[in-house]
Amino acid sequence: SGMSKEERILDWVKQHAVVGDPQSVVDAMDVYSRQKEWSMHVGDIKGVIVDKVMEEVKPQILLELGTYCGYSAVRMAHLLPPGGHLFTIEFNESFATIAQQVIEVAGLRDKISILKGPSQEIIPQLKKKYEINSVDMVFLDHWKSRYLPDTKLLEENGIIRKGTVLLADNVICPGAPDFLEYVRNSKRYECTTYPVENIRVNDALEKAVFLG
Ligand SMILES: Nc1ncnc2c1ncn2CCOCCNC(=O)c1cc(-c2ccc(F)cc2)cc(O)c1O
Ligand SMILES: [Mg+2]
Repeated sequence: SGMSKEERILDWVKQHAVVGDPQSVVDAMDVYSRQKEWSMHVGDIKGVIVDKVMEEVKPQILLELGTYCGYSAVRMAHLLPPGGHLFTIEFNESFATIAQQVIEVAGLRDKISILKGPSQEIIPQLKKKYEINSVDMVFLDHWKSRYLPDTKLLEENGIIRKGTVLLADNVICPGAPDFLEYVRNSKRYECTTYPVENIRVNDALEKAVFLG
């Protein structure tokens, strides 16, 4: 038994972040990952690229696939324009419970909705059950083998529209080769790669703008 890594992360956030201050939550999680236990959140180096895309797109409706402990949800929701909302899909119940509490510490409960379940089940429900017409941006950060099938689901269900920006983490490590091949060779996407060389691993984020 004993605490899970994710519970230790939440405990650290409660002890080191300032309630209602999203940046202090992001900083606390980055410090924990660097100094105590590495964790698979997008982190501070790749996070700067996420921030840049958020500033460019200024999404009103943002969909995230893969919440984990809520690091990227807090980081992005903090940058949403007024009235903006983030829907984040998380398959793993214990991760979702941790993330909800991290989001509470950040004071962002009104800007973020965690949708619990597998993305392949939730995506087809987004229009009817969650009254989402279309989304302005999607951050893909869940199982890498789900990036391509879920992108196709988003297309087929009309969740993405002309100009919607897909931003995918980990396209090099752990890698999403089939997704990369699809968006880069499809005439329906305009792609940009953001490589990140840092101490631990080389990785990249891929931005794919849907052309409709
Ligand atoms: N169908 C679904 N619907 C919703 N939620 C879902 C879902 N399926 C899963 N989930 C839960 C989320 O799964 C976590 C996915 N993320 C990763 O696996 C990940 C791994 C590494 C990593 C690991 C080890 C290394 F050595 C080097 C890098 C780095 C990252 O940046 C990552 O993002
Ligand atoms: Mg990731």
